[in-house]
Amino acid sequence: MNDITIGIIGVGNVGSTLAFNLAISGLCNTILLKDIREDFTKAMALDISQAAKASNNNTKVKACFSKDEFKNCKIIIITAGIARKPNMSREDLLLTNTKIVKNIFDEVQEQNKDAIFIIVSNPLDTMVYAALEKSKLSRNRVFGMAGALDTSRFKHYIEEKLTINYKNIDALVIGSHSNKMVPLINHVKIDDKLLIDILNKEDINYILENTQNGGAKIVELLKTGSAYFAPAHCCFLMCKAIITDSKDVFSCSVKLLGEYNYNDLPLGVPCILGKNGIEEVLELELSKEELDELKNSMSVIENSINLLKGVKNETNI
Ligand SMILES: NC(=O)c1ccc[n+]([C@@H]2O[C@H](COP(=O)([O-])OP(=O)(O)OC[C@H]3O[C@@H](n4cnc5c(N)ncnc54)[C@H](O)[C@@H]3O)[C@@H](O)[C@H]2O)c1
Ligand SMILES: O=C(O)C[C@H](O)C(=O)O
Repeated sequence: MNDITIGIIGVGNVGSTLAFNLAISGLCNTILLKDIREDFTKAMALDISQAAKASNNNTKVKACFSKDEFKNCKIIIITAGIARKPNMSREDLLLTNTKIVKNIFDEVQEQNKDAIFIIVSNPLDTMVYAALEKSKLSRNRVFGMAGALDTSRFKHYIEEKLTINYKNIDALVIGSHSNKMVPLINHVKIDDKLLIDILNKEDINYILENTQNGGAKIVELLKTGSAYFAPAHCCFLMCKAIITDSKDVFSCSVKLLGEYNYNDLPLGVPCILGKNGIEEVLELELSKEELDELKNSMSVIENSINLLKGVKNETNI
């Protein structure tokens, strides 16, 4: 097993499910858990550690409550903060989660000088912006998980409408992690066939609407919080790509530096993940219509960042 430590901050639904995924995979030998709920976190550490032991896996899971314990992580996943409930938008979490995410960097950055940070807390793209601003780290080491999840939902709703036998769905969602995300419908391939040549307009609209509202649908049904199995598994797959230096492509929220004609703003776009975190940001060839959709999607992030800047001037968040 690799001598690798992964840290998870926020051991709620997503964080604990991610820890479980990691512990039973044997991908790393230590998992450090950090949360403000001490007994709960200790319970998670014991339970998940014992799950690893059930399959004779040596992964150690530790609950950490001091700066000195939470150290030397290769990857830190931040899932701390509040989750939305029915009739809330992700933007409603902005101020509370910005404070939490920024404070976390004060608490852990010094003891984790080489860590790659994967942000999960919502509103995702703005939390990536806040984390980059606070940490001053380069974009390859601070980025967000959302596009991988949105893509998995896109594939789920595509599959619902397929009546043919197939081996592979090739699909991607880019843009902001909001109901204005951009599922690249015209690029979707079912094996070697274009999806738009297989389905009718009504089915295509069903897929797009349900993908864009995939998170809200689960929030409405759950009533107590938001989705966590698919989000946690997507985080696990991104950690795996980094640890194994796989160079696999994931849609990640990353600060753009000229790509897609944006500068210094985060947006969900395809990225190659490897041992250095984001190894490369990929530029897709998009139609004028798709670029317009991307602009509309980016407007959600711009509005959110502007709101944050306004509040920052007043309150120093
Ligand atoms: N990016 C995505 O695709 C995606 C997917 C799912 C959830 N999320 C977001 O992830 C976040 C977590 O979701 P969840 O379902 O796990 O919520 P949750 O309420 O189950 O867990 C959040 C945890 O954060 C902890 N926490 C709060 N403040 C903290 C602090 N200062 N330091 C450490 N821990 C702290 C809480 O005690 C709690 O255990 C939410 O903001 C949610 O919206 C994002
Ligand atoms: O929908 C949410 O609030 C959580 C997450 O962003 C999701 O898409 O599941």
